[in-house]
Amino acid sequence: MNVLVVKVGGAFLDDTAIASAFFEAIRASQQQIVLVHGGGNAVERLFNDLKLPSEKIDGLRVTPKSQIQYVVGALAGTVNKQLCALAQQAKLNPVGLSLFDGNMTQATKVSPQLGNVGSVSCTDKRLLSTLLSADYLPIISSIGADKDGELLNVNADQAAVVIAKLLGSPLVLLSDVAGVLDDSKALIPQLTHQHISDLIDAGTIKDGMSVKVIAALDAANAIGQPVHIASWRNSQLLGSLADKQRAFAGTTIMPDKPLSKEERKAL
Ligand SMILES: Nc1ncnc2c1ncn2[C@@H]1O[C@H](COP(=O)(O)OP(=O)(O)O)[C@@H](O)[C@H]1O
Ligand SMILES: CC(=O)N[C@@H](CCC(=O)OP(=O)(O)O)C(=O)O
Repeated sequence: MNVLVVKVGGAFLDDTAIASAFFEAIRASQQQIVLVHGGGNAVERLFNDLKLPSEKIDGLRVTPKSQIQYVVGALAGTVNKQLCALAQQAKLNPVGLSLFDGNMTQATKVSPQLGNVGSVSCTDKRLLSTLLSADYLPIISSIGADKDGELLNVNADQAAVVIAKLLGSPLVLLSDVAGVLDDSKALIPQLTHQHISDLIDAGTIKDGMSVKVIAALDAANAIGQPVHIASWRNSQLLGSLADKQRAFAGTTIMPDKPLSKEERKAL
């Protein structure tokens, strides 16, 4: 199946005109897509309105058990349903999901310090395969569940990576920034494992971007293909969705060892 996993985050989710144009481009491209979304901005706004404190450690939001209900409401609720409504308006067939629907993934708590924050591993791809073969557009929020039935907040880049691994599909992470930037704010077109470690050690890559590049490298190694980090603001983006060469402007994260076509087919 020729499926592309696309993750959208940042201010994209606050701009319904941009999201609508994106869904129109998906329809025009006839490319099968699984969309994974974040919504950290929506969570921030809700926490502000509720006068709740908001803290991140190394790019991950501290989520006390008492606050997970608000994160779920914002991400699996408002943001997911808003995206589904815009996709439906663009005459696509959206199905709004979370990470554990159809037993797609299993989450576990990352650390007591982070509270209800999860990391996820792949379990079952049948639901996604069924939806894709019937021409539905899966739109997945980054809410997971652990084996004790607790809801967990998963970073949306990590969520997208687990979906790409599950399907063995190429992955594009779309953000507010053009890609990974160097100390002079110039775009770095390509990054290898060693280069990523050096830039994180030097503090050039940090916060949300360090979570993103580590997740992208993990996905690149698992699927044996480069992963792209690009901006949804880039005017070439919508054309790139239909481009089988995956010529996305932005930063390309290289796998340690690319897989052959045969190895990729076996995924
Ligand atoms: N070297 C870097 N290049 C680009 N962005 C970086 C870098 N280091 C840290 N960042 C920060 O990471 C942010 C992108 O990560 P994040 O906010 O998690 O994106 P998103 O919400 O789209 O997933 C940028 O807006 C920037 O503030
Ligand atoms: C654990 C953790 O940090 N979860 C993220 C989930 C949303 C997200 O990742 O949204 P963006 O992709 O828009 O940044 C959060 O609460 O912000």
